[in-house]
Amino acid sequence: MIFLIGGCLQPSATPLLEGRSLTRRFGGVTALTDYSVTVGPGELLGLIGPNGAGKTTAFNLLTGVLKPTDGQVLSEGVQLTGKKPEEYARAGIARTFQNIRLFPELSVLENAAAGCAMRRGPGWLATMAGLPSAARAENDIHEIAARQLAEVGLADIADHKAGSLPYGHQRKLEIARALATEPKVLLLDEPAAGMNPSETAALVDMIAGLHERLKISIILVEHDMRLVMRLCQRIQVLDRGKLIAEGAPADIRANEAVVTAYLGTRRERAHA
Ligand SMILES: Nc1ncnc2c1ncn2[C@@H]1O[C@H](COP(=O)(O)OP(=O)(O)OP(=O)(O)O)[C@@H](O)[C@H]1O
Repeated sequence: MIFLIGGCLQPSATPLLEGRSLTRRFGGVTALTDYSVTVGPGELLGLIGPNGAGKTTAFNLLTGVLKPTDGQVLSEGVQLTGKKPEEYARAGIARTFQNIRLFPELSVLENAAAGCAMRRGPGWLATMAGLPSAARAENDIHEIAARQLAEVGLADIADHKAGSLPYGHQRKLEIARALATEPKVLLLDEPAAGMNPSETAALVDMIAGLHERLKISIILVEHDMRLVMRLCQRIQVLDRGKLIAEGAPADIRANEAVVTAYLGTRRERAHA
């Protein structure tokens, strides 16, 4: 396999994140069937599909929020299957959620710092309780959190309450909190949901900038097709829990199975 780094083709490397033949059932519903994915260094991968296609389930499996019924998740060849989300975070896998999950009463900085604490783990938090190194450790956390707030353009409002922020800023704060875990792979679940066109355009620039500056790998679930086509080098398409296509944006646009999946959904909606 070949990975794209900074526009150049690089020889194969162990994937930073790999899902192998992932299947997840909920009672009688199979949300995802035999789904595989690899993400290499510096890749920006899009994951698209009609409503209910299994995208969020795939993210939940790849970040340890859900355990697979079958299949495996690995990071740089190391098994993560069955481990807790904190252990995925410590392995360098971070995510945002479709529904914003901030601490509304805490400040913007404290919310970002919470991401950093998650990566470093409970043992590290315990050392903060009274040991001489505690103040230095807390400074470290705040420094990392402040850096990530600057990355997403929220540095000026670090002391504001998260719950008081406009919606678009809350979405950016979610990204800053995920970045504060210092991830190798960042999974963004519908980051543009609920944004107006100008907020979405700014978000595209922000994600492209982060990807360029931080050199992290990103997997992006998004309904806004223009956003996905603009940002991603490779796109996977799910339909009814199955991977139906994978390739460059131009190939995906021309793919008959993809067109049918989306048209089918529209027709179903029209007749509903
Ligand atoms: N906890 C659950 N219990 C039962 N069924 C579930 C559960 N989570 C997901 N499903 C079902 O699995 C299928 C895939 O859902 P999923 O949320 O992964 O799709 P999606 O592609 O993210 O959809 P959307 O674009 O609408 O967010 C759907 O049929 C959904 O109803």
